[in-house]
Amino acid sequence: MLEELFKSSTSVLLLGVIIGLLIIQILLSSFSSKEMREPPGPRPLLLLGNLLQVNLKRLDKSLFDLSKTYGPVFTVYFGLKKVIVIAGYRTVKQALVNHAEEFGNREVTPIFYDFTKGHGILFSNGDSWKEMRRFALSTLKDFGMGKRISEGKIIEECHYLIQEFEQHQGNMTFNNSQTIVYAASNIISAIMFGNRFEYKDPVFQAMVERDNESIRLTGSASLLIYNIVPWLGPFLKNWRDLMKNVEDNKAEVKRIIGNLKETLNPEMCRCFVDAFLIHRQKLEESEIKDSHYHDDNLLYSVINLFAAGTDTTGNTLQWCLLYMAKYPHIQDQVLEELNRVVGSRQVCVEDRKNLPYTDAVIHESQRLGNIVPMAIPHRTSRDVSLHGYFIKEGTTVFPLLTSVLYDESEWEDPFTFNPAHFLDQEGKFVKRDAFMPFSAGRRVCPGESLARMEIFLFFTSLLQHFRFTPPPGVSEDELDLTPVVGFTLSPSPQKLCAVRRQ
Ligand code: HEM
Repeated sequence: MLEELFKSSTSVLLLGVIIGLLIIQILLSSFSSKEMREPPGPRPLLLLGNLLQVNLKRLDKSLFDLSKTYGPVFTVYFGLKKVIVIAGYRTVKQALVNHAEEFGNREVTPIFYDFTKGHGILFSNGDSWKEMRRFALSTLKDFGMGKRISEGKIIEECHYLIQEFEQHQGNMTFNNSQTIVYAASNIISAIMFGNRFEYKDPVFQAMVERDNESIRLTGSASLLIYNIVPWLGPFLKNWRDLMKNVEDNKAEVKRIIGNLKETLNPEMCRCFVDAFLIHRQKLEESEIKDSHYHDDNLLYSVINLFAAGTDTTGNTLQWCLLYMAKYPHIQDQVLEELNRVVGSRQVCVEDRKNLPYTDAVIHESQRLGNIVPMAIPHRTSRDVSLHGYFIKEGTTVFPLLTSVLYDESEWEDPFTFNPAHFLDQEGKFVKRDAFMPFSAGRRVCPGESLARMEIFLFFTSLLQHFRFTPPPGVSEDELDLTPVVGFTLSPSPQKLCAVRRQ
């Protein structure tokens, strides 16, 4: 009897253990299958992937729309190329900041490789990237990024810009976009090469124009196709034009670097190029031979910083002025604040904290202008799980900045120009976490503080002198906010009036 009872209780126990183990296994397997789930996405077609479901002419918008169906982490196939799109402020931040290492590599697409052959800062990875980025950040700091030296240079450039605008007084209306880009370019030129250029200098104009065109071409549909089918390159006119631009700019920058090398004096460091060469000399003196400080890294870092520092800042300023002409009541409030706080003296960086409305207008212009809509493609450096989805090492990732800057759960009025996004009830400036035009994490823009200083000083100095309006016969409503789509989004070319203020 006892034996029977023992036997039956043992079998119950055994059964219990088996059921328990089974439950644990089911739980574990369901957990791990959840962990290992691939991000969802629209069903791809054979060979084409999802190419027919996205609008290559406005890819960021198309992907933003898809995120509403597939959620914040989803898969899109460009042909056979798999890309994971990350959308919405919270998820983008979680990926780029909380998983900074895993999401911190750059995807060097065929076109990016054509640009800089894996050297420089923008389109490189590994130790070389780390060293070049660190060197660029510290040299930009030495040359006054966020400090008075840059402030002085920018203020000097503001005077040239204002003079240039004044020359158009008789004419009143002009397409001011190029002049603004030249002014922005002169700041990074001064840091890179130790001097500014005359706006009329044809060599300078050609360099800026080539960069500008290259950025537009890089975002064109045919070059997106080139990235999927690289052997098509020589058959595509856009690719051939782009390669010509790249080669011409390389030759020009090599020439400038050559001149600086000839006149190098280690006792007097004039610019970024000097700092690089002097650093290399020191390494060579200490018998360190195979460092990352070789000619290719010098050439391509300079090309990267020049291009990244020219178009972006100039572009943002163009958006700021276009919004002012479009929304005159907002411009009036900026002018009133500037008059009240600064009057007619030269504005300086210190004034920013006393100009909350102006600061909010600049931030709102950057938010709505959204000039780098998909950041620059990233690549995972190891396997990672995000939102319960598995993403394999080496996967291309698009951090969709459009979906951050227009995130409906972060912004009260995401698609409207509304400076109140950055103001509290009392009109004080408020920082917003979802303001991420410079991206975030390991690849965050290293030029952010320089760009912010430039935009603030150029914008306020221009508004101290001019009121911006549509040209005669054009209403504010008719000013076109549709962007020209390239790798960045810039305002459509159109005329504005810069009317001298009394
Ligand atoms: C309004 C102006 C600017 C905006 C909105 C902007 C935005 C960005 C964005 C979104 C990225 C990509 C980050 C990522 O991959 O996640 C980036 C990268 C970069 N930016 Fe800027 N940028 C601006 C101005 C500048 C300036 C003035 C410089 C030069 C001093 C600069 C130099 C760079 C470089 C070198 C990178 C590549 C960083 C890396 O790959 O490690 N940018 N920028």
